[in-house]
Amino acid sequence: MNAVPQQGADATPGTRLASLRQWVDEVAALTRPDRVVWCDGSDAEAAALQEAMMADGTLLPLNQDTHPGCVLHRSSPDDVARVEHLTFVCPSNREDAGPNNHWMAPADAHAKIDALFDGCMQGRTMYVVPYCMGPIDSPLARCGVEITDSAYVVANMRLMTRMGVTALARIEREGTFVRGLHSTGELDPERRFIMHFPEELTIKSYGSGYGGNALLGKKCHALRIASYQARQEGWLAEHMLIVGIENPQGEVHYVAAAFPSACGKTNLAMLIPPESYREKGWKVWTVGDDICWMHPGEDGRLWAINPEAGFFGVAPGTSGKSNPNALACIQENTIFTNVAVTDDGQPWWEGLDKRVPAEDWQGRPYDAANGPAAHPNSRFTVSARQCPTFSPHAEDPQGVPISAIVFGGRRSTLVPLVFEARDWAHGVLVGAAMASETTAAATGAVGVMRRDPMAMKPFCGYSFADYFAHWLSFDRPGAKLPKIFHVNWFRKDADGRFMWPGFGDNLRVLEWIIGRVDGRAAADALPIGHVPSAGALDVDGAEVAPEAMAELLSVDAEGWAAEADVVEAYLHGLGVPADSPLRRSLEPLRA
Ligand SMILES: Nc1nc2c(ncn2[C@@H]2O[C@H](COP(=O)(O)OP(=O)(O)OP(=O)(O)O)[C@@H](O)[C@H]2O)c(=O)[nH]1
Ligand SMILES: O=C([O-])CC(=O)C(=O)O
Ligand SMILES: [Mn+2]
Repeated sequence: MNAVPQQGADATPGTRLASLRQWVDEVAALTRPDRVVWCDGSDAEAAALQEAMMADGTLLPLNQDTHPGCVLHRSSPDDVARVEHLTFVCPSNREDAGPNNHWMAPADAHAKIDALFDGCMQGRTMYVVPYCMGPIDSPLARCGVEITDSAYVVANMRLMTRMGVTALARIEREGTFVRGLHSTGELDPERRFIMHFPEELTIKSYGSGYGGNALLGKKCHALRIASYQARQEGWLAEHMLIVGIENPQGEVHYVAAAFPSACGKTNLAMLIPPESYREKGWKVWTVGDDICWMHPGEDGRLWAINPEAGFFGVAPGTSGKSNPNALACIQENTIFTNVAVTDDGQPWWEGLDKRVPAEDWQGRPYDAANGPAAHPNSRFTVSARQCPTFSPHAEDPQGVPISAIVFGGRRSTLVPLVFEARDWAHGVLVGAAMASETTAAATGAVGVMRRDPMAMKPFCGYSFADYFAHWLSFDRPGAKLPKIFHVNWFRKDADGRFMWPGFGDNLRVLEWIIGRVDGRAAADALPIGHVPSAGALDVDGAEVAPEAMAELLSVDAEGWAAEADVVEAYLHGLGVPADSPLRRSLEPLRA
């Protein structure tokens, strides 16, 4: 390893912060690793770790001529996605977790999971990983320390966060940090839990090596714990991409958008404008593709940072046509997880190109009878700095000002391509009423409609009723809040085909959205909100027939009245009071 290498479990002077040292000692006493390694985040450390993982088969080589620095990891076949039924949020009071979370009393939860941690690192190395979520010099950033026995997790954390000595220095300065304890355990689905203790700023995760379960800086810290902190401190931690849209006049508007897992955040964050837009001078700048922390600034606007430093993106469907930027990012220094491999050792997945892979994601000779070659939730991990459209402002300590918030989901019927909320409270309702057909990002059936408020159903660290009230509280004197919109790229025709071309063409919708922000774009006021007037959306050159376009923007009043009843019942079930502005915002749909 690096300069201060492996130390005995009984001698861990890795920090001068007593509270951190003491916690590391306690964890070591519980888990009994052979060695404790304090990660410094250096290139030398990463190289040594990678070499060790190559030697023990945790990582497999890929074609270094076509993909320099890229590696492949094959997970255990039943450890390929987040496990929401095993994920718990454990504040002292059950009501604080809300009906949207699985809850366990904190003492019971600790007892249950500590029993699994007891001695679990014998024969293993325990890595101590200090990390910072957000630009290292940003007042909006927050730090954590993940203790893990997985070198694969360390390698991923290094790409996804600011990890190592600089983060440790900030933690020592601030004295506070989120504690995350992780062990892959036996990778036994029967012995697997992801537990959150928001009041203690603590996460414990056992039995999974998969991204959202094991890279604790991501969903566990940056969403579940951070959303809880954000409510206390007056900001928002959201499952949103952040993208800068530069118009031909050179003005950049930043848009934050929440779509559920595997519903297009990475794609929108890295959008490449259609040819005609590029010629006119439109540009798109990527700030973040999954998580957004927004704080009200002194000027009343919401300022956002991307707490992550990398992308943990869905591989299938990523191609030179759908997302050339993502494809460009992942040509080098990328960790691929559960993708297939071609006969010359290149990573491959469904939707990439017409080649036929040699081996599937489990390393078996490819046979179509075994299902997709790449796992549908196979992923790439890569530093954001490799993105050709990475925004020059992505690491600004104060963040970027948000002009519009966009909600969306996979809705094959009813929901039009785009509409604008009437006001902030209505916009919060639009987010609260979000629903989507499920994807492979979580275990369970795919294609089932489920309510997923603000794409936070699996990630909100407290009760949804309190969360919506927190959102509503931003509408106060002096606030210059973004306008709120809803989009649906996934409407299908009678033959089950997507009606909207999507991907790069989504810029046409963003242009209208920004036009609304600037007071330039035309809209018709309908009970669901403001819908683009005929001709207000520029579809010149898009592959969409005029009849399809009319259908995409049509509003089925009866269908929406029925939707209003479903949403009303859903909000009631979450404990949203009958006199809440949210429930009042539903009324126009019934008129
Ligand atoms: N039809 C259609 N499919 C899209 C569009 N944008 C993305 N997709 C597909 O949706 C899937 C997931 O897209 P991503 O951008 O990776 O989703 P994500 O929201 O970043 O997912 P997470 O990382 O799980 O949070 C891929 O198969 C994409 O090809 C679109 O505009 N239209
Ligand atoms: O959390 C994960 O593992 C991947 C992800 O971005 C999501 O599912 O939204
Ligand atoms: Mn996500």
